[in-house]
Amino acid sequence: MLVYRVVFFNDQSHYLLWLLSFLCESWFTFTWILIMCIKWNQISTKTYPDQLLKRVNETEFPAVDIFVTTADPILEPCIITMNTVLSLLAVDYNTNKLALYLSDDACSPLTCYALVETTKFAKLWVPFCKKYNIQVRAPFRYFSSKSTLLADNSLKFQQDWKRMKNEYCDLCNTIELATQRPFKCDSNSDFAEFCNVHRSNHPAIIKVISENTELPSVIYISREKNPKHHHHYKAGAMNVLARVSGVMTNAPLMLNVDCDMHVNNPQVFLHAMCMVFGFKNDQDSGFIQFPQAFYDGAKDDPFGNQLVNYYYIISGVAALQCMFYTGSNCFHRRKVIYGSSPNDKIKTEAIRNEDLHKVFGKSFELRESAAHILSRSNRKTKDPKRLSSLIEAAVHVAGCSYEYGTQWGKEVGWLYGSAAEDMLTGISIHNRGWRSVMCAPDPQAFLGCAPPTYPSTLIQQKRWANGVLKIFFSDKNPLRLTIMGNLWFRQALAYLWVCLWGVRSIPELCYAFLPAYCIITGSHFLPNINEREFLIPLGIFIIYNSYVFWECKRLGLSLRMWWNIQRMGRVTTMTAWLFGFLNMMLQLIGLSKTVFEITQKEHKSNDGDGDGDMRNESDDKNVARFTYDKSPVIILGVVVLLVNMTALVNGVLRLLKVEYSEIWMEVLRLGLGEIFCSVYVLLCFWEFCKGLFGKGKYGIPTSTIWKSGALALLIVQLFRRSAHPF
Ligand SMILES: O=c1ccn([C@@H]2O[C@H](COP(=O)(O)OP(=O)(O)O[C@H]3O[C@H](CO)[C@@H](O)[C@H](O)[C@H]3O)[C@@H](O)[C@H]2O)c(=O)[nH]1
Ligand SMILES: [Mn+2]
Repeated sequence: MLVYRVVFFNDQSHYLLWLLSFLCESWFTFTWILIMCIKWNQISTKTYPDQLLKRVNETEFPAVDIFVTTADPILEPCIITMNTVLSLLAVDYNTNKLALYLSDDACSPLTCYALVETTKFAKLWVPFCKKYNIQVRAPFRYFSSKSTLLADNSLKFQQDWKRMKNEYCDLCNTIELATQRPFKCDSNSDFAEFCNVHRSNHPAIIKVISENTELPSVIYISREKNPKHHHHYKAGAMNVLARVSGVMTNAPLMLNVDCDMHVNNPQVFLHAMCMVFGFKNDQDSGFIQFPQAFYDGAKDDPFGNQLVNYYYIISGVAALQCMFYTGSNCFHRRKVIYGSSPNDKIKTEAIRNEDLHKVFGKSFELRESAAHILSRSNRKTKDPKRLSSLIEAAVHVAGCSYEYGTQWGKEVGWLYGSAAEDMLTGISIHNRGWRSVMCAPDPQAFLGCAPPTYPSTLIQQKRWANGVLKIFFSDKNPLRLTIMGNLWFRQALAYLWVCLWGVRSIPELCYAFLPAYCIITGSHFLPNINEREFLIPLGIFIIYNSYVFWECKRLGLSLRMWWNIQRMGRVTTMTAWLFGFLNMMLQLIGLSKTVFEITQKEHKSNDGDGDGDMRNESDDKNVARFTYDKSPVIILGVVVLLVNMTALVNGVLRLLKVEYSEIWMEVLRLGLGEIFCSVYVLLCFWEFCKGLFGKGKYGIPTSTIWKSGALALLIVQLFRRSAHPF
């Protein structure tokens, strides 16, 4: 296609049109090359926990600190977070080696209270799961499928099951009730710390909810917040978790999950250990990432947010040994997060105190524990202290000014500056020479909540496009890192592909306008059907689509899903990614700041009669329907749609004017390729088309329609003018 553009450049009357097509297609080619580089070799690693247990004594397994983050009790319903906590407490692993830290950025007494109640329930739930070897240990998932009761028909099991179910319902009710009541402030209660605090202005609150029991320790953390100090969203929360756990339990491994990502495979820790013990060198498994997968997503992925189609990309990235860190479901080595490099000499002597001071900050306890992690020399650990005696030290490191003059967020911990803190942190780890692995056991290790509505998908995609582009413009630019640092060239290309998501919106947008422009002005940007060159775009279209379809087929996806993924690929790029891109431009000139808008999570309450899997068809349809809010993100999408509609109407009117025998000639004059492209765009944006006429939340808000209409009119006029300038 590019050669065709160059060869026929001189024959064109519309140089600019030709040039624009050429530029767009060059960008698509570039993206395609990047994708090919990623997908060229693919790898999937299989782990065998049984084999591991034969070879390695369980006493050698390292301790793991588990981090769960939550930030908004409304967007992230408490019960979802609590289910995540329960599923984590119940994993198959020595409980003495586990500690669970819940970070609550909303500083909500409700979350803290729910955690206390959940821990009580866990004392029943965890033994139940282990006794009957329950597979899904998040109660809301477990009780929502009917088959579970039949799993074991012994009387004892049936009794236990009923009891457990009742207890769980009680827990749900308790939490639900507490949600409805405003928090009563009582200076004598267990939650006195929460009296009169504001979520963005309060001291650190750290509570040890449970320790030294048959359960893993459970710790609640709400870091100090102060409007004068930037809190760096999730990255900031993760760093506090890293420090507080460093002071308290200091496990060499840490697992981090989002509040909605419950454990779906209770053996996940053992699978992770296969990766820890399966390599001779720690360097090869700097971190261990489990894929992000979702439960209960709408059928056939109508919003294109279930990420199933990234499978081949992920397998390719895994083969490049730089499996991306995707923010959740990841086991990190503490020493890696602490900024070390694989070939740092193992320091036998004590690391110099001043050095640690500059890196990790003032806390004596933290420096001591960090030295322990980084040196691995002083084997003998002091007797573990009671966690509750360490609260003072923990509160110190959870303070909002603690990080000043340290390396936190710069070289140590989760890095600041991008809304995609995961990618940023990941690339810096790879740049230090660590490699990472993907582990995808069957059944899936973790399952989360895909954005349940279209607007929440937009928010998420906008953040991603913006966050990764930020990396491109930072000192962690992949090309820079491959020249100056340790990133391999192909790893850099893989990161480059992600970083440039947002940029793609511009050529895609141009390309979506091109057919409309051509139809309206009677020009052409594609060869006509009676020219031999027509085979080039036709061939590309057919080969590309069949290839993607074949990929989907291999993953067992339906035809419908293939189409949805294709369609939403275009729509997301031209709407959410465009805004991510534009926002980045504003950030570059200093008019906007990095923000992390939280994705909404939905709890489908089906705790009633366990018939959650019996959703009827009309419900399914409504779940898949597009809803709209006033956000301006979709304006340009609507404009693309309207302009192409105008063009098509224009074309049809012209066809109606000519004689029947001349119709084919007229079609050729309009250009079959252009008509086809325009129809294709229309099909991609078909949901928007429905939205124009939809009612209530299913309709695009009138103000958005007006704005888009005006813009579309302007564009059509511009098109006309440019064709007949005088
Ligand atoms: O100020 C904040 C904002 C978010 N979070 C937590 O961060 C997690 C992820 O947020 P979510 O809104 O679910 O974002 P997603 O788009 O679903 O998340 C993906 O993308 C993010 C980067 O953009 C990563 O951080 C996530 O791990 C990854 O799952 C949640 O547990 C939040 O509670 C905080 O703790 N503090
Ligand atoms: Mn999420």
